[in-house]
Amino acid sequence: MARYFWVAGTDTDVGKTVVTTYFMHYFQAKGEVMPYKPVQTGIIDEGSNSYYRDTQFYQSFSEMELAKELINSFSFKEPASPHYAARLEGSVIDEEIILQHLKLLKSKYDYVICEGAGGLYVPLDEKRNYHFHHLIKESQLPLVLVTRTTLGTINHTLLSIEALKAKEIPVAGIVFNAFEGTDLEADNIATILQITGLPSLVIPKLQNLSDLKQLRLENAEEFFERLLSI
Ligand SMILES: Nc1ncnc2c1ncn2[C@@H]1O[C@H](COP(=O)(O)OP(=O)(O)OP(=O)(O)O)[C@@H](O)[C@H]1O
Ligand SMILES: C[C@H](N)[C@H](N)CCCCCC(=O)O
Ligand SMILES: [Mg+2]
Repeated sequence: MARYFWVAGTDTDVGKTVVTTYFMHYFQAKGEVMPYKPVQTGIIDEGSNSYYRDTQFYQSFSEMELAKELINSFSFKEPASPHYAARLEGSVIDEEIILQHLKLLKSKYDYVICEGAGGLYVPLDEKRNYHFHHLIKESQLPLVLVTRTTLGTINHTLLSIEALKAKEIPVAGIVFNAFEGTDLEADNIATILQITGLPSLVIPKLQNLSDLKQLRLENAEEFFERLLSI
């Protein structure tokens, strides 16, 4: 029963944090949930108040207090690939720390939702040729793939699915994010589903992100049932 899974993406900026937060909010009605961003980059420095966008976003939508030391393991100031942002700070990312932390979270929470950084091939340590997909594989958790609905998504999505299949990482479904309702986007979605046969959710482009709390997706129950059955 996969109450622990990854929210991965075809790219940076595709909506992994929005989707992670929507999932967190959905499952908080069913039990204790911990969103987990193992590696985040790009500090937002507002003088006395500096923070990281992703974990701050989780906090702002969570029905319960999320302990800072639980929702993240590595944070680097430069808004860049983790391997580079870490190097700029003379640091390295140790996947063992992440895997150990994941074990702790799984023992404490009913649901753990892990968000990737960028896309699957983002390096955590280029010297060891260690990428995010290696970490996902080692975690032995399934994933949901977040993708755009706009021009270019067919190739990006199929490439990511192909890579996941080759690495035998279970894909529970695809979340098409920020759908604006155009015919092109609708055909992109239909084409990807026709080729992959995967379950899917479609999240509309929200005028206000605060609408995320009220978001009700018609096939959400079915999608989550399948996700939890993996
Ligand atoms: N469905 C949506 N409706 C409106 N805005 C959205 C939606 N999804 C994402 N956004 C906006 O698009 C931007 C990128 O989204 P998000 O931060 O979730 O991407 P990400 O994949 O988590 O990026 P990263 O790789 O940096 O973690 C953010 O400004 C976010 O608020
Ligand atoms: C800074 C950004 N928001 C993400 N946290 C990191 C994105 C890394 C992308 C690396 C790449 O694919 O070139
Ligand atoms: Mg994010």
